[in-house]
Amino acid sequence: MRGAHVAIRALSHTYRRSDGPVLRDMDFEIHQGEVVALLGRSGCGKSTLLHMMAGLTHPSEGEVVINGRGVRAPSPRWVMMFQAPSLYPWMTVAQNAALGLRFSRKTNEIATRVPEVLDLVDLAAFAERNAQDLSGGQQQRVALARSLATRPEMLLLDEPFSALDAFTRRSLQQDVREIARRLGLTMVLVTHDVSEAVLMADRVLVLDANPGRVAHDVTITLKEDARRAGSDAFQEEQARLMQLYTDVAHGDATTPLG
Ligand SMILES: Nc1ncnc2c1ncn2[C@@H]1O[C@H](COP(=O)(O)OP(=O)(O)OP(=O)(O)O)[C@@H](O)[C@H]1O
Repeated sequence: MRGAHVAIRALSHTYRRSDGPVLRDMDFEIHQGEVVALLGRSGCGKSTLLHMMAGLTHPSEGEVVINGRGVRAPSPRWVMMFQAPSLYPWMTVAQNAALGLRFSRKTNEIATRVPEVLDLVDLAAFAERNAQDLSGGQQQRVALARSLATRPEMLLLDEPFSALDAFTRRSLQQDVREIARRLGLTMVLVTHDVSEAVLMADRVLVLDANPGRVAHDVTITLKEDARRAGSDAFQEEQARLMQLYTDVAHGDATTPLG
């Protein structure tokens, strides 16, 4: 198992130019190999929290601890994926997938790792194509391959599927969950899509806003085949989560847990 363990300790954050705290008194853990969705309405602080896990933003109070050490800076061991795949359009798929290895000065590993990750994301046949000739979904697969090539312990996803059509989005959601599980990666996903959270996550943290706090910590107990089929169990889990999410969004949440 190579997934990261994450502990959020007494974390609060106030931006210099904001009136009050964006996040307050957050305390929770993410276990090795767990897939956790941060679900909340726009502006509740999901991206801020994710950026802190990535070491891109520092909390004004408290800390993010990964594998027992406080996070001070970005690392190839925990990588972020965004809505835009940000590829170099004139480079081939294989060259784009190799960029993370180049930046971390592991060029001697490109020849073995790039074919390995392109295979994982189902793009082996596209290795020599230019990135600009691919569809949006395929470009996100290249970005995923680039992230996986450095063998991270954790993937941090900031709504990476929201620009894709429904069919492409669904197949990427399923594939990314499967890949993360196969590799034993910890994964944290920011979303405001309840069905995405149910489909992908083992656990969903429903966030309250103003300030952002964990209002509900929900375990998704669906078996893998039920996640795929849009089964009755999936619909029930989705309805249960939607109710909690709606209550929180309308300010009817019970005592916050965070
Ligand atoms: N650099 C900044 N300076 C000041 N305020 C900021 C900054 N970045 C974000 N904010 C504010 O912090 C709050 C939380 O923003 P954040 O992007 O984390 O929310 P979010 O839940 O990810 O939203 P969305 O779903 O719309 O992406 C918002 O009110 C936003 O305006």
